[in-house]
This record gives sequence, structure tokens and C-alpha cells, in this order.
Amino acid sequence: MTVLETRSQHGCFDGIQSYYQHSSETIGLPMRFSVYQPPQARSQRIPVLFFLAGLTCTEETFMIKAGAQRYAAEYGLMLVSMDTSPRQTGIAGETDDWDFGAGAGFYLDATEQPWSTYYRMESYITQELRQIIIDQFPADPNRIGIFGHSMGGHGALTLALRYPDLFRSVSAFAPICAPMQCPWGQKAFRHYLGEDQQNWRQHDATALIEDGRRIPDLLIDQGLDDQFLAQQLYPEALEKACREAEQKLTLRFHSGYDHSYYFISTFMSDHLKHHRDALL
Ligand SMILES: N[C@@H](CCC(=O)N[C@@H](CS)C(=O)NCC(=O)O)C(=O)O
Repeated sequence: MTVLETRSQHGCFDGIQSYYQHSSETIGLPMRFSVYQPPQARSQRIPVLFFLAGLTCTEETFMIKAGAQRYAAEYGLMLVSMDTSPRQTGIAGETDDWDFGAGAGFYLDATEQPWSTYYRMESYITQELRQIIIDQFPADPNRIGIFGHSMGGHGALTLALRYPDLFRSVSAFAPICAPMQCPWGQKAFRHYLGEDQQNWRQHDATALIEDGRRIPDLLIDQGLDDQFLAQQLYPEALEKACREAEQKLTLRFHSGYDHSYYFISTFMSDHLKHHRDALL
């Protein structure tokens, strides 16, 4: 069994917030993740929600800023978040850009050198981290959901579409809905996946739905004052694909909200209710 080093542990809403590091077989380097166990975890196996954070974030960002633990304690949901990429791989230029490389793993397995050796976040989350959570925490393997923000919203949507047997509920805050069409996605996909855009379609939520993949009822919240909305996020593209495919989508726009965790924390209770209703 994977040995976990506990980096810190804190009482939180009658449950436990903890931070871990372990040597990752998938990544080939140490990886960090965080877990919130609500009080219900003391006596039973409970549903789990994986949260995938956005560009520049770490395993701490969601747990510190999203205000999710209060609702998780009420609803009996375990929360798991993880770093947004491998770190300190030694790849030249890894930390030069805030929207690519370190802090920007895009939740896929890179196929192109030099990134493909370490940048394997898709396998890390769907296999290694999922197994750690099932083996070492009171998690119900049949009741796992996934959600995320921005790049992590992209990750949540694409992993839910690609692994419908693993994730039974899905939602997102301000996700990158059509990465093949936006500058963040094009830059990441060109380096991680190469020039053949046919391979990109496997990692683009809009394209996956166009290509026939489906997910359970999808909830997306999007701020209208989001500084990245027009250039990077393209919810209209996803909405069109869902409409044409008859994929159920609740897409809510909110005036006065930007891309930050102030927006995320405002709508957190709705997202946890959405997952609770699907998983309990
Ligand atoms: N560093 C970027 C912003 C990056 C950013 O907004 N990241 C989002 C995800 S895409 C985030 O959640 N940042 C962490 C935070 O708000 O704490 C900039 O200066 O424009």
C-alpha cells in the first residue's frame, strides 16, 4: 500500500482536514493532495467528491478558499483535491509560464516529450489517487463524483466523459469548455499532445459530447464579470453541443461575479447539493 506522509492535520466542522505527500508511481515524483473527512466518515463509508483546481493552484487552494467543508460536513461528503501538475521535474522552461507547465497540467497524460515522462495527471487521478482514497480512507468506491474550476472544470468534464464508470456526478465552475478553440487550451495541447488535432478531441468537453460521450446531469455556474470568459471559456460552445446531443445541462450565468474563489464559494452549497442528490 502507498505510504502517505501526513504534512498537516486540522479539526474542521467536527471532521478532519488533512494534507498528504507520497511518492507517486504514475508521476515518478512526490505528489501532494488534500482530504476533508466529515464527521460521518468516523462510522461509515461515504461518498467522495474530487475537486480539480485551476491554473496556478495547488492542493491547498480549494480547501482554503472555497468554503466547502461546512456543507460537506452537513451532507456527509468526503472532499479530495490535488496539486495541478507534477513539480520540479527538471524540464527546461517548466516554470516560465503561469498557464503552462508547472501548475497547469490540464488533467491529461501528455504524449509528447519532454512532458510525457511526468505530466500524467489523468492516470494519476483516475487510477493512483482514486485507489489511495478507496484503500486508505472510508470512501465508497461506487459513489464518487468530480467537480472543478476553470482548467479544473475542463478536467472534471473531460474525466467524467471519459470515465463514466468512475464518476457518477459532475459539475463545474467557470470551466474551459472548448480548450481546442481557446489560447490556454491550444498552447497546452500543442505541447502536451502534439500537432494532430484529432488527438485533442479526447480532451475537449465540447468535442467529446459532439463525438457521442455522455455524462449524468451537468451543473455549470459562470460569472458574467469573469475576466477570462470571452477569450478562454466558451460555455456557449458546450451549451450548443449539449443541446444538439440532448445532454442534460444546467448552465447558470451570474452578473457581478468574476473568476475568483469569491464566486466559487458563493455557489458552493448548490454544487455540493447537486452531488449529494446524485450520490446519496
Ligand atoms: N495568474 C493569473 C491568474 C490565474 C488565475 O486566476 N487562476 C485561477 C484559476 S484559472 C485561480 O483559481 N487562482 C487561484 C486563486 O484565485 O487563489 C493572472 O495573473 O492573471
